[in-house]
Amino acid sequence: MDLKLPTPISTILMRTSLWRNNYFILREFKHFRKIAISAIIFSLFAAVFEGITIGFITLFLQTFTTPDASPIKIGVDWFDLWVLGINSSASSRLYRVAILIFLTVWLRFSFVYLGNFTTTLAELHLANCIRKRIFDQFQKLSLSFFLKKRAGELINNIYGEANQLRLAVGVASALISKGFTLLVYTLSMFWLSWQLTVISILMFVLLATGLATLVKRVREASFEAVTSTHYFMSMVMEYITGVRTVQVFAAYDFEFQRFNKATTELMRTHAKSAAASALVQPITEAVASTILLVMLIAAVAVFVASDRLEIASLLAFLFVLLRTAPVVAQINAAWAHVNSFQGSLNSIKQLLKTDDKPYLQNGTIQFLGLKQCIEFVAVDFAYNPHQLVLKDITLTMKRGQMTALVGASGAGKSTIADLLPRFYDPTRGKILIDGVDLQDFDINTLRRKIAMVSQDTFIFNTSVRNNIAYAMEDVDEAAIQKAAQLANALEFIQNLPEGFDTQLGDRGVRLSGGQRQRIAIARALLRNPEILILDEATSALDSEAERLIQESIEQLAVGRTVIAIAHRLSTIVRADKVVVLEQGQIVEQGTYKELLERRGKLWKYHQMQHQTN
Ligand SMILES: Nc1ncnc2c1ncn2[C@@H]1O[C@H](COP(=O)(O)OP(=O)(O)OP(=O)(O)O)[C@@H](O)[C@H]1O
Repeated sequence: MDLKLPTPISTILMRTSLWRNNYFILREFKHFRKIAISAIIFSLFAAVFEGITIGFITLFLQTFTTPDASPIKIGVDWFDLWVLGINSSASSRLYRVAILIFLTVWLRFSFVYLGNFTTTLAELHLANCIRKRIFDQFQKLSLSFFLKKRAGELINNIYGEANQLRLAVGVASALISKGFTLLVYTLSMFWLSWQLTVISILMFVLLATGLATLVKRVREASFEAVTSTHYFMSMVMEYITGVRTVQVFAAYDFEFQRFNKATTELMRTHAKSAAASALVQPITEAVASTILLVMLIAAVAVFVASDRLEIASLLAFLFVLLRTAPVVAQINAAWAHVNSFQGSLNSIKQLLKTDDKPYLQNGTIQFLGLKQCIEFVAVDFAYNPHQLVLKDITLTMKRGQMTALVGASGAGKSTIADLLPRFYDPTRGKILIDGVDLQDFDINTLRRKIAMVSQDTFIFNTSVRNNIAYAMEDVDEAAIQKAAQLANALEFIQNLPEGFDTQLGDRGVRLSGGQRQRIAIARALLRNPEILILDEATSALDSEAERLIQESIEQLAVGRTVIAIAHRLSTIVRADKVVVLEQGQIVEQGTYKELLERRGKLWKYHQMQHQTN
């Protein structure tokens, strides 16, 4: 725990579930400590001036009701003499106190404003810090984490729930400042009449105990609301990304029903949560008003009747009590509010937890380049426990050579390729580069030397230039153009409305499959990778596009170690080694020619493709 509190205090605090669940947020406060402290100080000042105002109001009432009594002093000579004017007439004293009330009221308002503003600033900083922490977590997590999560849920975590958390700070700060105001009120009331105060406190404690059950309901409802929000966001994300499929299947009714269910559930759970939260304040106010009435009757009956309380003090007491009731109501509402955030807080807490998530262990050896070969030694791999996708893969890929992976769909070709940039680590066995375990290399240095060209090239919402030079700094324009030219992409790029400055992706021009692949090839060429993974780079293209791609791939492959996955055997005829996979196992390996002569699996594929052609 980063927050340095004395051990006994933190031990006590850790026993309370609210602290245990939420202390992870407090760690973020160190990034904007000054703002948070200013927010608290301004709010406290606002409360102090509230107390001072009450003091002056009491003074005003006393001077007004008993003008002939000896003037009240506060004990500071210069203040009593020059500000309160104890030697002047009662009317002059009244004016002076009225001016003091006016001044303190305005000072209080100024501090309330400053307090509110700095609290909002602290809230924004907190949301910002939490978003950064979540993103940092995303960056560190292994790919397998993302494959198991729904995009909508993660987006909701980083935006919606981080925002909820932001509001939680506002509420927590309101709890602190209102708590302080309440303290000031209670002290003022004690000063005016301790007996009445004790009775009031007892009544308010009773009220708070009664509300505890309601607050529990608020917390429970918030968990339900978060689950339904996750489902809703995921559903909408899925619809938007899969809208082509929805339209082609004319699945409007089906999707509408799904959406309707999700949005109705969203409404229902949020309404349930709101119903519980919204009850807190009116109930408190109603009960507090009853308490007020009881107190009024008690005060008048017991104290005034028996002459034990001055009318001025009674009026001041009731004035304070009147102001206390809404503060108590606000504190209770804030408390319920804090509890209504518990669902979001819990969801972010779970996401930031580190002990239950897949992280890639980083090595320390800088990967400077491949010298001899990549070796798979008895590698097993499973995405899910007990279901091996790769079994006992032993394979050597020599530097500068092309190794082709062939096999039926689902045989495990892409999985083998994904193990090289360490998207996943083997379940058993080792992958060695020049005799060094892949896991001992610094992952960034390793990945910088590997490029992947696959059929689902991701195009970012930015210019063609930035797409080619993705994540690279200070890239020479001539190098980008050269890469585009070698990738056979220059011509189509120059024909785009703004050439290399044309925006691509959702906000710009949509590229054809072949064009996307050529952008991917240019991207890979610019990086000048040592190891190149080509994953079915030539699928689903017409013969002209395929020729262009094939040519650019040949350019890209020159002098590199290539791992090629292709269903079309024509693209891998020149491979130095062909590895045939079946259900996660290697069934044949050798040169294309050797394997054909052996008349085994590759020969069968070869025959099949020739028959279909
Ligand atoms: N993320 C994943 N989670 C669980 N199982 C997966 C995942 N990705 C792939 N698989 C499974 O692993 C097996 C191998 O898949 P892989 O994509 O490596 O095959 P492939 O030979 O490349 O197939 P294709 O030629 O169709 O792309 C398949 O049975 C597939 O269902």
